[in-house]
Amino acid sequence: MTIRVAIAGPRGKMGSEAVHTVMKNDQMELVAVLDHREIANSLENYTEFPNTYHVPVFRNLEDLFKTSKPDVFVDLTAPEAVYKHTKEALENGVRPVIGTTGFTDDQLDELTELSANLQLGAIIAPNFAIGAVLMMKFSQMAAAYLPEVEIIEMHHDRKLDAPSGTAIKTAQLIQENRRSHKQGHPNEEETLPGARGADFEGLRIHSVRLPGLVAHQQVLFGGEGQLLTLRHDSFNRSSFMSGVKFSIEKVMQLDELVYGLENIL
Ligand SMILES: NC(=O)C1=CN([C@@H]2O[C@H](COP(=O)(O)OP(=O)(O)OC[C@H]3O[C@@H](n4cnc5c(N)ncnc54)[C@H](OP(=O)(O)O)[C@@H]3O)[C@@H](O)[C@H]2O)C=CC1
Ligand SMILES: O=C(O)C1=N[C@H](C(=O)O)C[C@H](O)C1
Repeated sequence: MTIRVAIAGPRGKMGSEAVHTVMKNDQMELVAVLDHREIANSLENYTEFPNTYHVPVFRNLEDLFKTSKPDVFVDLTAPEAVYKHTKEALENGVRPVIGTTGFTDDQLDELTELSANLQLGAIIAPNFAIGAVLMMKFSQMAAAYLPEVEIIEMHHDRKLDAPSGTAIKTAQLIQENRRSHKQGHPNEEETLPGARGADFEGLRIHSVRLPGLVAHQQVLFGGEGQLLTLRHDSFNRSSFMSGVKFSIEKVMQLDELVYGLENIL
């Protein structure tokens, strides 16, 4: 069976890779894209996609769903848009595969409930790279033995959300094996606000934003006379594409929302 796929954010760094990934796949058909700017009515007229086939471009998601009838909706846009897009996809009977980060806990809870009520599969993956998923799982394991942890995530300077979705998911997984407690000296003081990073149940998350970076994370576990460092680097966006392909296939078999690829790999 061919999976009919729609992609939101086709001009973006991730969206453009995803367009090529779907177009190259014999088991998938790119039936539409969503853009919020008026560029062209067909993807083949975008400068990013010369010599491709006709794919209609929509600026309204309801119209896209009604006209193109995709099975799966892939979102690679921006934190401010993604919750509404995901909800609309589910309400229109289309299975979301979401790479965009920046959901609040309440939004995740609401979408999980909606997906369960509709018995319609959905995947929200803070990171599609298998190496990053392994780093998160290994961090969860290590936290049972080394509960003093800090996360340093490093990204390109065009990133809108901080901390990254991956850092938040890593902290959530670590918390399944770590008692909440304040780390560092009990009397420590920040002489410059923010010096100790974001506080997640006493675990600190530091966000670095610099040109030249893509997506990198270190998880540091301190122990008596020792330090364990788990590190993952994405050097380009193709590192995420096998996870995108896997998710598009997998979501067709799901009847609930899955948050994080570690639950289905
Ligand atoms: N899960 C994962 O493995 C990964 C997730 N990401 C996440 O994916 C998202 C996109 O990242 P990236 O590709 O680097 O970002 P880019 O800024 O390169 O791309 C985002 C694209 O979405 C477009 N866009 C913004 N808002 C809308 C909207 N409402 N409707 C349609 N299109 C819209 C933007 O257009 P314009 O620029 O004209 O505003 C842009 O073309 C981010 O949230 C990022 O964190 C990134 C890498 C891996
Ligand atoms: O914005 C990015 O680039 C990335 N976003 C995701 C995140 O917030 O974790 C995944 C990856 O780190 C790249």
